[in-house]
Amino acid sequence: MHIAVPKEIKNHEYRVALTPTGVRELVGRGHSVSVQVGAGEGAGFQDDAYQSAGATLEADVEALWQRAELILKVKEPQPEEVARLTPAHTLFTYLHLAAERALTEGLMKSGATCIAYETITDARGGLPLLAPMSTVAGRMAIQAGAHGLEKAQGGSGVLLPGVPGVAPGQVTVIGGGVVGENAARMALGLGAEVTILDTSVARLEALDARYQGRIKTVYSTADALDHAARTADMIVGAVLIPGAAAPKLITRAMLAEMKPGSVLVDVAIDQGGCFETSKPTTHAEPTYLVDGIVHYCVANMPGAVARTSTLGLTNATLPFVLALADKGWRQALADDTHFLPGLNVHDGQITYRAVAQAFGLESVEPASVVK
Ligand SMILES: NC(=O)C1=CN([C@@H]2O[C@H](COP(=O)(O)OP(=O)(O)OC[C@H]3O[C@@H](n4cnc5c(N)ncnc54)[C@H](O)[C@@H]3O)[C@@H](O)[C@H]2O)C=CC1
Ligand SMILES: CC(=O)C(=O)O
Ligand SMILES: [Mg+2]
Repeated sequence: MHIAVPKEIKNHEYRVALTPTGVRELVGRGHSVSVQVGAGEGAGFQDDAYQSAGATLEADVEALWQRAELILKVKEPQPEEVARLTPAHTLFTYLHLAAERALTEGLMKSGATCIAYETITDARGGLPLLAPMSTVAGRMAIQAGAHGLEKAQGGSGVLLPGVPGVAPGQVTVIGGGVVGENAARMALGLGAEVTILDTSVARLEALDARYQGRIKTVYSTADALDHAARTADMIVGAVLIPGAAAPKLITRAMLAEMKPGSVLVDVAIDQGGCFETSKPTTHAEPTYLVDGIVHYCVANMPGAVARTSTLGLTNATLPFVLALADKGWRQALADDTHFLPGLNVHDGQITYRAVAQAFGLESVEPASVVK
């Protein structure tokens, strides 16, 4: 199979979808790989390393896409990339479609087969291709939020660990999954007082056992969210209903209850965000103020630490990439019940129910497509 790896073009996105190590694995199995010139530079992988691994370097981006059967990316295709997709293409990348109607419609129109990293599952009920980047984003959320608390950023001027004689800051994390636990760990490490809200009692039990009470766990209700708004210096939004648009848990009215200069870090922004006042931002301009509350809503947080993120992401994606290349998408998905829910769009149809529901559209079962 012929595989293409374009250079990412989203704002300040430095990750790449395949490392030279991955190229070597694919080429060793008889596949051919074209890598756009400079694609790996931001993650510390130079062109000559790809060439040594057996890839062909391609400077002409249109030709790169035209020749590809399988396209490996990191972020959802940007408009100029959507325009290059045809029914001959299989696209494997993060998509987060429930947050973006125009992108969803563009992919449907393209006729391409579009498989999302973030809806692939595993036998433990996890999302193995989302988890490594959720780990990164969760760990980054606290450093981003702590910066937002500084006065120059519009923040309240609270130092999370406090100092002797001055109480630490309060961090509330809504959603105690991968992002949430990693954010909580970092906040705890900095010396903040940390509370996690989740609607899963089993998840709260696991966190309580793991952190032995050092992180407070609270069942997530409207009352608990009101309390969080009134007391927290920083709230991290880390909820997920797989594939679906995030529920809006902190409303604009609740901002008035918050301490001026408090910070909202909406990691769930890639699924539309879980705060009513969230809108996607970029690493170039990561924060904005609404009613005196600092909002950080970067939808590709791991792109800023591209070296670590690329290595973590490609460790998780490579087995699936190899299956797609060796078997073709139909057989690869048919053979693996956890890979199958990755299929989001095929031949103009949505194949992931929560995405279709987000837009009031019809979906077809992915199993019916791979038969
Ligand atoms: N902005 C960025 O750069 C990145 C964003 N993300 C996003 O972060 C979000 C979280 O991802 P993960 O932690 O991997 O998901 P996860 O599935 O591991 O955890 C989500 C948690 O939210 C909980 N939850 C669901 N509804 C809730 C509610 N109403 N109140 C409280 N908790 C609720 C679930 O029980 C679960 O424990 C996703 O939208 C993901 O795409 C992930 C990586 C990078
Ligand atoms: C998960 C995601 O969207 C990212 O890593 O950018
Ligand atoms: Mg997006």
